[in-house]
Amino acid sequence: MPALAQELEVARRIARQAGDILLQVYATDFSVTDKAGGAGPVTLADERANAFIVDELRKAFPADGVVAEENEDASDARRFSRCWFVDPLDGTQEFVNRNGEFAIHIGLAVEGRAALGVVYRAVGDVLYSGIVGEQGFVEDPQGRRALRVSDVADPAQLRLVVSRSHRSKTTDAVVQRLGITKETESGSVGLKCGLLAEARCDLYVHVSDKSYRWDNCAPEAVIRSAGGVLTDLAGNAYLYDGSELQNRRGLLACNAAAFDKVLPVASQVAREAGLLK
Ligand SMILES: Nc1ncnc2c1ncn2[C@@H]1O[C@H](COP(=O)(O)O)[C@@H](OP(=O)(O)O)[C@H]1O
Ligand SMILES: [Mg+2]
Repeated sequence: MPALAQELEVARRIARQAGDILLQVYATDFSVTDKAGGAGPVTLADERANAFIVDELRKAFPADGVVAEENEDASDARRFSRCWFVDPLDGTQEFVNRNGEFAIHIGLAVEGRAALGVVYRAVGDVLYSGIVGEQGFVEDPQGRRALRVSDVADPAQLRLVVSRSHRSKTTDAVVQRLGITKETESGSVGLKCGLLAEARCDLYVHVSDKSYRWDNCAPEAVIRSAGGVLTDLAGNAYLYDGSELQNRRGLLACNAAAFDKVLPVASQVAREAGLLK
């Protein structure tokens, strides 16, 4: 049995149960509140799923830390060598828009590095899971399949996926300079990385500083378990050690075949946008 196999089983179970909580609220006429500082919408679903997941993780792994979006306290990541990063509802705007493109993220960082991730799309019942260094899987009503990123290497042939609700204008510069012609939109960082891990898209760029470690910890583990890459726009892995929570240098997820060609272009655009020095 691989290391972290038991952790993965527990995270999968908790993600599915949290999915039921989201769907219960989704079926109601829920109200939406704007978070302070323009940090986006929040609903009863975010809060209920957050409380449930944090409680279950603390019960199952009392020696681990937990950092979750609706708590926004990074201190556990500094105090514990293993720390869970939880986004109870990634894609809250899509939840509000009722288009199904939202997910639960449960990631585990060990010594500050992404090690394990579960991304669960409650609408459609699609669960991505992976341990870094092991084969990742997707499970949906059609069955269970191994994850493997595409091998498209020509930048002009890359199928780009971007945020549906938070696409930045600077993304246009990446599109033009790489000669990309195929672009799709999806909510949720995790679901976009899931599309890459299933080889349905090849590249995801997020040219802004408005995402947080709970957005990318689980997705990073999933995409790496599919042979892909998730870094900041300078090509460096983010640390999940509590030193910062905000992804100040944007996000770049890519198949391995095109990463070296995409990185200099994405970095240059990020420099021009003031995200990199
Ligand atoms: N311009 C923006 N404003 C606010 N949040 C943004 C943002 N761009 C990205 N995000 C973050 O990216 C996550 C997913 O966004 P998207 O679905 O557009 O890819 C959001 O997570 P939450 O929905 O959990 O808040 C949010 O943290
Ligand atoms: Mg999120």
